[in-house]
Amino acid sequence: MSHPAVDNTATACSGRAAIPTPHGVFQAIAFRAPDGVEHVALVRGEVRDGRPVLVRIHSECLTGDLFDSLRCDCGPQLRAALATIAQEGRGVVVYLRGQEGRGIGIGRKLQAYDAQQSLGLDTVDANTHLGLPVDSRDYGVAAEILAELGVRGVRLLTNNPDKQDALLRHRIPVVERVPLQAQPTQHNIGYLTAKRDRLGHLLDLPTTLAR
Ligand SMILES: Nc1nc2c(ncn2[C@@H]2O[C@H](COP(=O)(O)OP(=O)(O)OP(=O)(O)O)[C@@H](O)[C@H]2O)c(=O)[nH]1
Ligand SMILES: [Zn+2]
Repeated sequence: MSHPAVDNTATACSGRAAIPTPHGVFQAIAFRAPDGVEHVALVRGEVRDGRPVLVRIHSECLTGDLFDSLRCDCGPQLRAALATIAQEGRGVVVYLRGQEGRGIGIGRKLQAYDAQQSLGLDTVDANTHLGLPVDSRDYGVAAEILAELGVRGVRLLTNNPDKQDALLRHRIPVVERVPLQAQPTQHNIGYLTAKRDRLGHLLDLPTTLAR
């Protein structure tokens, strides 16, 4: 039996299905990138009509997204993005796999966590201590996925201005940044503070935490 030729030079759809979630039904669309990594877009409503679309570009965080680790804000951000898109009735979450630990992978991220705990380093210095880049993420594949979905303007759910700039560099018009702030807790306040002070994230944080 002959199989259709696979184009390994472009990011292309590799499967799709409707997925019921606590936030209603999303179309889950997998995209295989030229490097073989498969990413997933969760799509709600009509996003090809040219009107700006609410978009979350979410970097994989196994510990936060799946295990509900309290060290970071990834899990609550992902779930808040799905809830906001569901409320609006229209939007896209692009879930980028292979971006674990801002690009260093799960094993090294755990090494970085251990360095943070044992040496008192923040999230930036822990990566540097291990001889690793602070943030090696590239958003080209997210831009390709949005283009494939027919998204022509984006209202980006993020606190990270670099992410906004990166999409613009990849010719995806970001017409608005929509803040996506999780509840600060005793577990994540150190991480959130480092994101604000060292990485330039636009976060409004309390000086003391409510008990
Ligand atoms: N290396 C490292 N990566 C981390 C750490 N905590 C979370 N991450 C990773 O950081 C990535 C998410 O990036 P963040 O900086 O939290 O947020 P962002 O995506 O840049 O910005 P937002 O759009 O506002 O969420 C995920 O891939 C996480 O696995 C850490 O302490 N060290
Ligand atoms: Zn996380």
